[in-house]
Amino acid sequence: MILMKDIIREGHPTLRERAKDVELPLSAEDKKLAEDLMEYVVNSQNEEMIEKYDLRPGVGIAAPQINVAKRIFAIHFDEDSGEDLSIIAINPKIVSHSVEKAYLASGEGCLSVDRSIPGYVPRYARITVKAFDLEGKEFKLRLKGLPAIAFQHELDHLNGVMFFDHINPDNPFAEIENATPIS
Ligand SMILES: O=CN(O)C[C@@H](CC1CCCC1)C(=O)N1NCCC[C@H]1C(=O)Nc1ccccn1
Ligand code: NI
Repeated sequence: MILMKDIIREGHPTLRERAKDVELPLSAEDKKLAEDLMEYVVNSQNEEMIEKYDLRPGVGIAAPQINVAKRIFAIHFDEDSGEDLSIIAINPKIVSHSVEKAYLASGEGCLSVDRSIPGYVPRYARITVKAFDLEGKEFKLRLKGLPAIAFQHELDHLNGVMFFDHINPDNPFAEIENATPIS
């Protein structure tokens, strides 16, 4: 299972690389990697597992965060979170997006960033995405709200982008044009 010691931190070069497309059909190794990523996210939302293994909670994690530069990530929202998304995304793409933007009112954090970086992170409010699942089947989704924010945060990791790259350096809390806050 993935533990905090396996998660690379800010400054590690892999976080700034462009991750490589994954060959389909998935090799057994890549299938295990994808499942391990999902397992981490689910474990990190379970009180006993957090206590037992000292996990930092996450709603998503991308392969580059465990030093594997492959285009795979997992996102999982617990059913009682009020959000409806639990996916393993392989070779994910945003195929279209709204003009409108959105941002988390509380700003963003990252399992690979051991410090708090305040500021609004502008993202697309609504996105149409496509990716392949564990069986190599292509799926398409329309996302908005926190699921859309999470998908963009994880996709950024596959492109060597960190959330704070999007924060306005002059005024981190400057009003973002045509954007709505998500609390
Ligand atoms: O690449 C993946 N990561 O770095 C894990 C991140 C991914 C999220 C950051 C913003 C959107 C996706 C993550 O989940 N976190 N970041 C660090 C600590 C807390 C946790 C978090 O934001 N949790 C959360 C947020 C809103 C509602 C409920 N829970
Ligand atoms: Ni992150």
